[in-house]
Amino acid sequence: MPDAETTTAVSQAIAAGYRSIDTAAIYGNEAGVGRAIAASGVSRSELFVTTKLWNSDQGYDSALTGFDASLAKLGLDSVDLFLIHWPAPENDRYLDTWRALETLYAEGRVRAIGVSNFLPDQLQRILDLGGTVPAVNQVELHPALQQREVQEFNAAHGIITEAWSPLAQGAVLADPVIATIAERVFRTPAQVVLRWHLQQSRVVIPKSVTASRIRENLDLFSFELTDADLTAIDGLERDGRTGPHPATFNG
Ligand SMILES: NC(=O)C1=CN([C@@H]2O[C@H](COP(=O)(O)OP(=O)(O)OC[C@H]3O[C@@H](n4cnc5c(N)ncnc54)[C@H](OP(=O)(O)O)[C@@H]3O)[C@@H](O)[C@H]2O)C=CC1
Ligand SMILES: O=C(O)C(=O)[C@@H](O)[C@H](O)C(=O)CO
Repeated sequence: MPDAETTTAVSQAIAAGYRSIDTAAIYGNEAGVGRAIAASGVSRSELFVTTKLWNSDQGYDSALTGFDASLAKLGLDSVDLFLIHWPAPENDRYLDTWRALETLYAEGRVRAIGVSNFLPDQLQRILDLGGTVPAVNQVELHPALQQREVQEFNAAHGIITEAWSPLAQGAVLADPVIATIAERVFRTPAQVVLRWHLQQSRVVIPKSVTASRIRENLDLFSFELTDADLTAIDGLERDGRTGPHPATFNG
């Protein structure tokens, strides 16, 4: 989402009742998020702001510098969740980077630290450091790519699974299985997919710049899917990755 568009969309989202905002240094829109927060009139303590460290800033010292730059753009003095955006295995700097995030956590400049796009073996290397367990692993996850092995590993270690592209960028919304459930429960396909995530205990971060969709994507708490609905959507797995693969993406 471009910076200029971000201020409007985040302002609409906060007004609609959203309290969680996901951004990243690489998106170039932290300043737009900051402007929306400053203008919102909502107290900072009610908001949950996540940002992410880009791959080129990995390493102990550069992660600390990257964090300072993000904070300055956001106009905040702390964030609620700070993530390593990708493992970037070729650079192999995520263990030093994790130590920097632990420093920020110890200093109280971040309320929680986590990772994004980490595979189980990459996460295991962080766990083997014996320090802070990542609070969150944010990964691509939607009906066409369910990442069951990653979800199981996260759960086994008390790590929350957060789904990026939770709607597969819209690609799953015309699926007949989802459309049929949506018709039956009098909701939209996007609401059905988001509800599927929530009923399976995942955090979701749907993106929209469209005011009506921003509201729609939050209106998830007055209906429920049945176990049969959840199973039917589970059946849509087709290894349908849309983004890069964490084993090979180095940014
Ligand atoms: N950690 C990581 O590596 C990554 C993290 N992310 C994070 O995840 C967020 C969401 O992922 P994203 O890739 O944007 O994908 P989403 O699955 O959230 O899909 C966004 C797309 O779906 C459309 N859309 C949203 N709501 C609806 C609706 N109710 N009905 C129909 N269409 C809808 C949007 O259109 P429109 O905006 O025009 O309304 C947009 O085209 C990002 O904003 C980012 O914060 C994303 C990619 C990678
Ligand atoms: O959108 C994200 O969060 C991503 O990680 C990537 O799509 C990222 O923006 C990118 O690959 C830029 O080169």
